[in-house]
Amino acid sequence: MGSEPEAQDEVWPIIWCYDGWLPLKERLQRILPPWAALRVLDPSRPLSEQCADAKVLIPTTGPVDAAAIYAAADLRLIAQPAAGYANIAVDAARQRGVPVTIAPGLNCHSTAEVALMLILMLARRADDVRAAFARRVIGDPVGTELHGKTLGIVGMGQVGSCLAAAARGLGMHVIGVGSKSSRADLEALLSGSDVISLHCHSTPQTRGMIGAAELALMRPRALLVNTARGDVIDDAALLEALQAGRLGGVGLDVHTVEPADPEAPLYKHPKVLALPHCGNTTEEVYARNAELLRDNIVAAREGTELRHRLC
Ligand SMILES: NC(=O)C1=CN([C@@H]2O[C@H](COP(=O)(O)OP(=O)(O)OC[C@H]3O[C@@H](n4cnc5c(N)ncnc54)[C@H](O)[C@@H]3O)[C@@H](O)[C@H]2O)C=CC1
Ligand SMILES: O=CC(=O)O
Repeated sequence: MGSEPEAQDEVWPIIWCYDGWLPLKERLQRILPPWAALRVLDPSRPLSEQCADAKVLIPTTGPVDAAAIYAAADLRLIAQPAAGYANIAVDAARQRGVPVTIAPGLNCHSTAEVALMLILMLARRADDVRAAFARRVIGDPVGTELHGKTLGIVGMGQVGSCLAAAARGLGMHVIGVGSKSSRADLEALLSGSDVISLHCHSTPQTRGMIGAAELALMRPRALLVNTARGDVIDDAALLEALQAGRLGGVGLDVHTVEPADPEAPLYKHPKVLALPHCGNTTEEVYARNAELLRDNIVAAREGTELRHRLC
């Protein structure tokens, strides 16, 4: 007859709630204690049907809804390895007394670098010049210099501030709005910027914030970049603006639905440069995030203090 396992040997099921960000999952796997059993959800079935035994949920960009939070009867932690957390039913977690941790600031440099990369690629027409190289054409197409141009940043938080510093280094004039700015401030930014970069969270106030009226305010050749969250832009209005010949270029790292459908008309538009939500995808960010996840999982088990606790 075997004896009951010691409490310290109890296995903790930990669910990776999305079938992306897998290199981060591998890094975490390598540094987790032996009692932590990490598994990736089956994306063909709802999370709530596969998390009944979970002690920890790791959302990344997968939806962690109230049904999943209530289905996991002994849930101890929701550990979000990201700054954004609009995909998590935080109110349900709060009601159930399940702590939620996030990862603010860990990826601000990497994400600002991707925003800058998109701005540079759009301004210098990266796709077109690469095609010109293949055709052995020199001196055409013609790009736009950023020096002296105005960059408007919507959301001057950690990512927005990093981008502002880099853009100032390139000689750009930077203006910004935040959560306390007025509608008039936003309108002045939209109409007064050559490049607009979005860096606010997805909230009820910011969802659909860039719609037809806001796009109409932008300069005809303005560049628009989004590395925040897809739903901050109204996709239908954006496609309509592009089809009407407005805007100089659009760079999207984040999408209303992820992974996005590359065949959708928005992504087929020649002025759209789309990336697969890679703002945070660097060795450095994944190393920092894996350590934060590990530390918080261990703290949840030991009942010690959690880092970057949201609720
Ligand atoms: N593409 C990627 O891989 C990444 C995306 N992100 C996204 O970037 C967002 C920002 O991240 P952080 O800078 O770390 O967050 P943060 O909290 O430091 O900054 C957010 C800023 O948005 C501002 N804000 C809030 N409501 C606003 C409104 N209505 N209008 C204008 N500004 C408003 C706030 O005042 C704050 O300064 C995250 O929510 C996440 O969605 C963050 C990291 C990686
Ligand atoms: O999308 C990434 C994040 O940190 O938010």
